[in-house]
Order: sequence, then structure tokens, then C-alpha cells
Amino acid sequence: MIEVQELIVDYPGHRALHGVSLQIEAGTVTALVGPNGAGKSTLLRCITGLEAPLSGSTRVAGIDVQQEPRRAHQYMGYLSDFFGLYETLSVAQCLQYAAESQGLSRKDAIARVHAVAEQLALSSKLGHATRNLSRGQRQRVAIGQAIIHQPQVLLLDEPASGLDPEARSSLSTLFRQLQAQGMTLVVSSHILSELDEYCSHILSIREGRITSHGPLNAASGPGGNGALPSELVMQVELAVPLPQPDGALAGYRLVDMRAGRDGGDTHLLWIALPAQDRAARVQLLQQLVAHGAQVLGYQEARTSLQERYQQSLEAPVDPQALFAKEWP
Ligand SMILES: Nc1ncnc2c1ncn2[C@@H]1O[C@H](COP(=O)(O)OP(=O)(O)OP(=O)(O)O)[C@@H](O)[C@H]1O
Repeated sequence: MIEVQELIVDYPGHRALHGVSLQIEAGTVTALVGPNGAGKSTLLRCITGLEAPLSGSTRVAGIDVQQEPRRAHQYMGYLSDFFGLYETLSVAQCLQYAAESQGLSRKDAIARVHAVAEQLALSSKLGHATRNLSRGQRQRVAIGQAIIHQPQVLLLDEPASGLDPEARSSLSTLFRQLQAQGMTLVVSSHILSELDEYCSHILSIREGRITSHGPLNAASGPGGNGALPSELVMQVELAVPLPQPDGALAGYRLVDMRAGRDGGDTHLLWIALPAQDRAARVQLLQQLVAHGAQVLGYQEARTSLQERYQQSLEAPVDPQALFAKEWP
């Protein structure tokens, strides 16, 4: 859905992106993370076509963003880290303006204004001037403007900054709904615990280079709890060790097994299953229970975003690769 190739971006006296290449699959939610100044906003601005790279290309839904920005914008929504609203316009006017600028007819625009206002809990504010809204409400109007034309891709730069815990939680719910509707999201944020709730992938950047990019679940292959690319791993927490391990695990691959963190009798097992096979998850649990397992917890194993981020911070930047791509 998003393809970036060999992107180099220079600001006066400073190279912000050093030949970044990546692909983001449709339907994923990617956490874009990295220290201050890493190049996250620059990358998002290049994907939207707001920043012209020195070299390289970006494509969204197969459209070259630098060559055909207008057409590409029909497929994407963008929330800038410092967004502005028309202060004297009402919420309805702002949303309608955004809809019509994306080419929607007056009738369709008005229908979308009401649908988006409902989705973002703004229906009661439609007649209010945006200058009279709270920070969280303004943020929701800005997000509403970004999704008014039902884009396939939504790029959000620090969408939760300045929001209270309740507003942040409803934002997480909204992002999950949008993903369920088939949207592809890229969310830049420093609040990793929240990103972890709804992101399927991590894209970590440091000093203008990608240090990690991949899925957050255990099916990410080597390093992801021992899963092969075609597998996912279930984490099973037991109240006591398995009484009949041979029968309980027959036909499954045991990836790992440890005592629980509490140091008592609890045990943790990691068991590989074919990816995408929902029936296998049910059958495994039934087989465990049938063989006397006292199951306390049963969930897809997942490397936390915090862990992945920490690993990516510790990964050395390859000086050789850096040297080869330094100046074109
Ligand atoms: N307009 C500009 N002129 C000069 N340098 C810039 C400009 N915009 C960004 N930079 C520099 O480019 C680098 C990347 O900036 P960018 O805003 O993309 O980082 P970021 O990862 O989004 O940071 P943050 O987490 O602080 O928002 C930084 O070193 C920044 O100082």
C-alpha cells in the first residue's frame, strides 16, 4: 500500500533521511517510533508529498506521490503534528470544506460530515466555531478532516499529544475501528504503551535510518519467540505444570517452556500453530484441557513494542552502509 524507495531528504546543512526504503502492507497499523529528531515527521511528510526529497520515490496505492500528488491525496489522509483549523468556521463547515476539497459532491460531503461527526463523537459540536473547542475536540476535528474522504491510508503525526487519558483511549478505539474497516494506518508517537494496544507493526527510525521494521506478533520469524514465518505462537499460562505433557502437546511444536514470573507453580508454554488457522487455536486449548491442563491464560504471544523499540535502539547503525549512501 505504501512503498518508499531510497529516500534521501536534506535540510540546509543536515541530512534528515539517508536512503530509506520500506513497504507497508494494506490493512496494517504501523507504529512509527524513534527518538526526537530521528526523521519520523520528515518521512511522513515525504509520503504525503509535502516534502520533496533530494532523491528517491514514494508510492501510495501504486501512485507516485511526487509525480501525481493530487491523485495520491485522494487515497490518503494526514494529520500533521502541528495542525491548524479555520478558527472562525464551525466544525460542520471545516469538515464539509475538507470533503469538498477532496472532490466530494455537496450531497456526499454533507452525508460524510454527519457520519464522521458521529464516529468522532462530534455531532453535538457541529455548529460550534472551532476556536471554542477544547484541545481534544480540535484534535478530533483535525482527524475528521483527514478521514472525511474515506482514504485507504491514514498518516498521523503525534495524534495523542496533549490529550487526556480518556480522549487518548477513545482515539485508540477509533484507530482500531478504522483498521477493521480496512484502512492502513501509520501512527507516529512517543507513547509506546498506547501504540502497543492497536499497532500490528513497528517501524523504528534513528538518525534518519530504519533500525527495525516488521510485525509485532510472534509470527515475525527468527527472533519472534521462535516462530517460523508461516506460524504464530500461542502463550499458555498454567496454574500447575502439565500433568500429561505428551498427550497434551501431541501434534504441536513446543517452542519454549518456563516457570512463571511469580516463581510459584505457574508455568508458561509457547506453542507454535499454523498462522491464520483459527480452528487450530480452539483445538489446541481443547486438547490441553482434555489432558488435565489448568489453563490460567491463553493468548497470542507478542513481543511488546517497548521491547522491540529497546532492541532497535541498541542495534548499531552500520557505518559501511551509511558511508555508501551518504551523498549521491
Ligand atoms: N525545516 C527544517 N529545517 C532544518 N532542519 C530540519 C527541518 N525540519 C526538520 N529538521 C531536522 O531534521 C531532523 C529530523 O526531523 P523530524 O522532525 O523529521 O524528526 P522527528 O523524528 O519527527 O522528531 P520529533 O520526535 O522530535 O518530532 C531533525 O534533526 C531536525 O532538526
